[in-house]
Amino acid sequence: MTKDIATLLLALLLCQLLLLSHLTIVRDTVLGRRPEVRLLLLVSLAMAVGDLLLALRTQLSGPFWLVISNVVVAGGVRLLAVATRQLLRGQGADRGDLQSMLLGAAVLSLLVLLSAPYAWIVTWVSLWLAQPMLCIALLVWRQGRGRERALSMVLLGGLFALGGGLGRALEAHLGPERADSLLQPASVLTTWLFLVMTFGALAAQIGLLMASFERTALQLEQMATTDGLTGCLNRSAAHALVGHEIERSRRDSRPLALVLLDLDHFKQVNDRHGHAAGDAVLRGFAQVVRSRLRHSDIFGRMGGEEFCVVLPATDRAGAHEVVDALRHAVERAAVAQTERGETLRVTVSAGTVIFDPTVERLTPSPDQLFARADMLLYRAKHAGRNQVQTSGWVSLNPL
Ligand SMILES: Nc1nc2c(ncn2[C@@H]2O[C@H](COP(=O)(O)OP(=O)(O)OP(=O)(O)O)[C@@H](O)[C@H]2O)c(=O)[nH]1
Repeated sequence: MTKDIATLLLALLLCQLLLLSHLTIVRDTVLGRRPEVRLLLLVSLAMAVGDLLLALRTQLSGPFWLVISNVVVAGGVRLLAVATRQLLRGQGADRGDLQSMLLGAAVLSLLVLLSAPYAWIVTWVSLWLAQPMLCIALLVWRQGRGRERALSMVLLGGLFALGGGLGRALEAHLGPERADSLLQPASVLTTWLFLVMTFGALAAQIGLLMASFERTALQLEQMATTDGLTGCLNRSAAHALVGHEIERSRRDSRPLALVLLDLDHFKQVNDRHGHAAGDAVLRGFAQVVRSRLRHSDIFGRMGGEEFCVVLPATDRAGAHEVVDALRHAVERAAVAQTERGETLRVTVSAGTVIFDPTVERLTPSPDQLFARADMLLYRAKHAGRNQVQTSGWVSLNPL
């Protein structure tokens, strides 16, 4: 390998330009509008300009360009740390970032003005660049575990860049040869350290972009399957899962209960206390139900004040017991409060249909099972509300 940092800088510049064009193209998409992705666009821009200035060091020589090129690169690296913090903590740039930039630039300018040895300048710049990388690695290590998988690339890139930076700082003093310009490194080791540092930072940039992409995809998936008001599954997601559960129940020969829950006289809540109070009641009701379900149960909002619950591996007696306990819990709970401090209570009616593949040879479709549960719910309403009607799906007599 030749000691050619200019070629490395050119390769790095091309990578940054590619990343920059990608980030510019996606600027107006859901991904591009995320704050950390907007910051990443600035990171790429700063890195590309910085790399260009460093690569042109023979043309743009002199103390001014030395300071400017390093300040621009340091700004890019600092913004990368801010973007990481934005993704993991939702916090943007703060006073500490500005202070660190000003201090770094001031010390560098002083070293250049005092014509300090080149090794001192390299040491200072390397430490200045390594510090945000340490912040990135610590942040991802502490707060990124169990979150987006691409964060491991940010951690790895951050550690490489940190190692490269510290290595350069040490090598500038302890290395056998002395260099006096970035473009004419003293040894192959210098080139390697520079490569590890710069491409580590690039890997962290790409990792952060991928992590934002993962987060966006997850949020879109959640929005597509979740009811915004109550946090339950929405109608189509619940319907699809009922289909899966019927199939699983048939395959495993285990019973399955589908429950339709409908709040009683909910219109009166809206009429007396207003729509906002009605919304609060729906949220409170959903919380009461959710707190009493198992992790494997399915809870969805079918629309308005009607909800569904799927209890896998639950027979008729078990389902009736669970649903009646739910009904009782709702009856007892203060599900919401009005702005005037009045406590709101509601009751709920339920229709529970059981599909037991060991006794019923016909496997229902989700629509058939929902229709039966609806029939039972109607019976519960008709019989006076605040009660549960339970039946097997084939054995159910038509009204
Ligand atoms: N606040 C609020 N109200 C809603 C929402 N969706 C539907 N509703 C209201 O829920 C009420 C449902 O009324 P009905 O279908 O007559 O049912 P009910 O009053 O509960 O009567 P029964 O079911 O027969 O006991 C209507 O007033 C709808 O406007 C919502 O998201 N928020």
